[in-house]
Amino acid sequence: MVDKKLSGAGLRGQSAGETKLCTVGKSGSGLTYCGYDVKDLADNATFEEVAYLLFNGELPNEAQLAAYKKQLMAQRDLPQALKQVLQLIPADTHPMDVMRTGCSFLGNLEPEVDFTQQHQAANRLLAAFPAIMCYWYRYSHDGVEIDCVTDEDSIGGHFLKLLRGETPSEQHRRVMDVSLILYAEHEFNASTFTARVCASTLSDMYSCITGAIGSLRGPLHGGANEAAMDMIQKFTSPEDAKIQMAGMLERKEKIMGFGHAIYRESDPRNVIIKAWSEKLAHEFGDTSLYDISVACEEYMWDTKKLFCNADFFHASAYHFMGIPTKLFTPIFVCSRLTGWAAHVMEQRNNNRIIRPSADYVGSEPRVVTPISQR
Ligand SMILES: CC(=O)SCCNC(=O)CCNC(=O)[C@H](O)C(C)(C)COP(=O)(O)OP(=O)(O)OC[C@H]1O[C@@H](n2cnc3c(N)ncnc32)[C@H](O)[C@@H]1OP(=O)(O)O
Ligand SMILES: O=C([O-])CC(=O)C(=O)O
Repeated sequence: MVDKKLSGAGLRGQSAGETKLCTVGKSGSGLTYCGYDVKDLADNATFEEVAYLLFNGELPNEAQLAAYKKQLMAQRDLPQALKQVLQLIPADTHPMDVMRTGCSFLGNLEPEVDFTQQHQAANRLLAAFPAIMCYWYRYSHDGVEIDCVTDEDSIGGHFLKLLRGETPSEQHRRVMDVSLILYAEHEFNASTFTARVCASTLSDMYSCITGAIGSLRGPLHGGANEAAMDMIQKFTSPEDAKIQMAGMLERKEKIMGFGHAIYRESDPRNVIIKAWSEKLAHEFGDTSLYDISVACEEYMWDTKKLFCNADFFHASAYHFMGIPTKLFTPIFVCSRLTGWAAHVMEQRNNNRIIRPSADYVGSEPRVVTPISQR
């Protein structure tokens, strides 16, 4: 068992560099991308505008946005060789592993030859990720070879149409847009830091993003939305949720979707996605999962002063839209790719290899005993 104190306690509270992209919890709770409050962006922008902002530092005007969306739509299809690889991946593979392989394999086919191609590589991944996820999912689960191109001009709508094979409602398009905005960027979180460390060695964009996917996969980070869904589905009522959570806390189990490394009072993304979850629960025609989620939120606050992070109400919101639980974290990838790539570009812009030191806590110097005498 590693002693938390000796392990440096997760580098908490230490600055590991500068960024112009994002502030997290500066006044205890807020979140801004390039100076814009996340709520302002969620209320008044689309995900493509946020992607443009993160990649270029400014929001696009109408003409720039139209050109950008057109460019992304033109890059959605997957190379045949990638489709063949996706067909070989078994149905019981975790979709995050599929995303990792898909990203890495696309990097084999269309490498970022030098850093002048960094925007091209980032936009290609942004355009292709929904198809990588849905092509594999529909092929392995339904035996269907989907067309990776749709007429949906937003990434959120495109994803829903690929997944369901039918045109999504305006409300579902908007929820996807908001969700992708909320997940887009979050300063030096674990997966973004992974991407920056990789970038600092002057590695290529695909390697940085592949590594970041691996970091996001874990249940203490992006994997929490899926883990939260698995948990709330086991609760039969708000009362049952409270009883079961008491047992989990007693057993010192982590409650997924709660707590945060930086925020101390609340996660500003929660109130936004929670409101959408409530709306979707009514549309779904059964609010029980939403009611259970609210009971969890109240219980965790009352007993532990722990609040919902971005992942908790995403679970029920995605569920009400009929999205399979296994795809929750891959959707996070489709969004956070923008933050990761923006950080890779920022790191490259003013690079020094990231190489911290460790406090040595091992044996005193000693000599090798001949093997016959050990
Ligand atoms: C998009 C995202 O990635 S958001 C994060 C998603 N992850 C999760 O939801 C997983 C559940 N949450 C957690 O594991 C943690 O809260 C993390 C990983 C997010 C943050 O970890 P830390 O920075 O170490 O948390 P923090 O220092 O605030 O923990 C304080 C105490 O609360 C406990 N705690 C924190 N979160 C939880 C939780 N979800 N359930 C139970 N106890 C918790 C910790 O175990 C710790 O107790 P201790 O002092 O007895 O060891
Ligand atoms: O910042 C973090 O540590 C985790 C998080 O909320 C995110 O990456 O969105």
